[in-house]
Amino acid sequence: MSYSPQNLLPVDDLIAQLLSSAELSAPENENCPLDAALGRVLSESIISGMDVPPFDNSAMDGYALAWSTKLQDQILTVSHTTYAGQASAEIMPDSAVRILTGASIPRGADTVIMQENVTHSVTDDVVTIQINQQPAQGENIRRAGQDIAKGQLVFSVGTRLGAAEIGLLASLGIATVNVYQRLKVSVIATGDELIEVGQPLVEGQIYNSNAPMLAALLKSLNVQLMRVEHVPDQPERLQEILSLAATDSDLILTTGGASVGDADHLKSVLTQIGRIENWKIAIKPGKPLVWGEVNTRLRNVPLVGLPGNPQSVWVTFLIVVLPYLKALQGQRVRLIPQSVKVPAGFARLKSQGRREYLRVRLIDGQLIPHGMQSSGALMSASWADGFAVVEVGQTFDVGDLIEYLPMSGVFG
Ligand SMILES: Nc1nc2c(c(=O)[nH]1)N[C@H]1C(S)=C(S)[C@@H](COP(=O)(O)OP(=O)(O)OC[C@H]3O[C@@H](n4cnc5c(N)ncnc54)[C@H](O)[C@@H]3O)O[C@H]1N2
Ligand code: MOO
Repeated sequence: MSYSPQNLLPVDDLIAQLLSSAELSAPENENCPLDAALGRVLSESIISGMDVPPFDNSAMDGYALAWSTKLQDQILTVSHTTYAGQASAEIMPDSAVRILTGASIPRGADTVIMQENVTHSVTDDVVTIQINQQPAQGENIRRAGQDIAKGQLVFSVGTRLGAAEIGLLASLGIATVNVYQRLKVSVIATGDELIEVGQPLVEGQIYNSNAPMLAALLKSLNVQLMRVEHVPDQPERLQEILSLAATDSDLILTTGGASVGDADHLKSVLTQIGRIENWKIAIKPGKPLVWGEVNTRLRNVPLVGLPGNPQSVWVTFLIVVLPYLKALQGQRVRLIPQSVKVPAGFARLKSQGRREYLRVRLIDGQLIPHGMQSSGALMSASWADGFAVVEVGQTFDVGDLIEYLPMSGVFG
């Protein structure tokens, strides 16, 4: 285990430890109808039982014909029309078949010429076309299996189902899939100063924004929220709610009370009813990030204690908790988002001892940071389109390439 300055655990080490601990947990399976499968994680691999498309078909509205080298200027009789949804007929010698997009290619035809490239005439009820342009053999035909071939591995175990995956499963005719059961998560916000929305504030109080934000993040991940609660800074109350949460949750997230203040009780409570794995991470914002577990007679339930500052919650959830949570849900692919190098629109001349996740926007090819980067200020979370990741000890000037983590990749 490597430690950065001030004995802080590097972010990547923490994520690696969390991911390997998640590998030990085995979520249960269930069968799920396709229309309820969005956001779920496959517990089976999907091997295609058919070709997609299932038959050769036309990519254009036009005419199907048997290709030859000298089609230009030829006149062909149009024998009949084949529509999408119909079985294919056979093509007659020296003739063409009127064909619509998606219709099955007639037997004997190997090319579709689009209707814009022919001159169409009708004389005495006989339809003919004159070919204005020599087609390439095979053009405008979508081959059976060109998207998915029968027997192909389409998705491996641990794939999260987004809209594209649902579409692909539907194109295979799959009505139900085996997925992992939804992860049960409890969210506990701590702090005497917290008031729930809708209530009046008195001096010294603030609204509890962390819990609704975490609940929203978790809902977007298809998690089963067991409770979203707020407890005052009283160790007995914290102990009570954590012990209760451990009876029915697969993961407990807390916010606040993670640091070293007199009212920060999370660590002392955890040492009594569970254990602490680590709580000093080289991440800015979010240094006092507690990873531990709550033990009951029957089970040990992992807990991640996020710092109280709302921006620290945003960053630590997205960077640390999200890959871990996805892994606990059974996801095995694309857990860590990819960053790209982009020119900085600002300078960092003094290095620091924690990896920093600045909230930035990519504007005219340069990364511009939000003007308020305090861990207590949340506006930059909504404003930013990504993070600039500044490594421990890194300095740079305007125009230097630095790491950019687009928000789309983080949520991906
Ligand atoms: N002497 C030291 N003080 C602090 C250190 C340190 O190393 N030594 N670390 C600082 C850092 S960095 C952070 S981050 C904070 C985190 O502390 P806690 O996790 O104990 O968080 P709290 O003190 O409970 O709250 C911090 C801040 O956030 C507000 N808050 C809390 N919960 C919510 C909520 N649900 N919704 C909105 N806002 C919330 C709270 O009122 C505080 O302003 O510690 C530093 N101190
Ligand atoms: O690490 Mo804390 O989140 O900067 O204020």
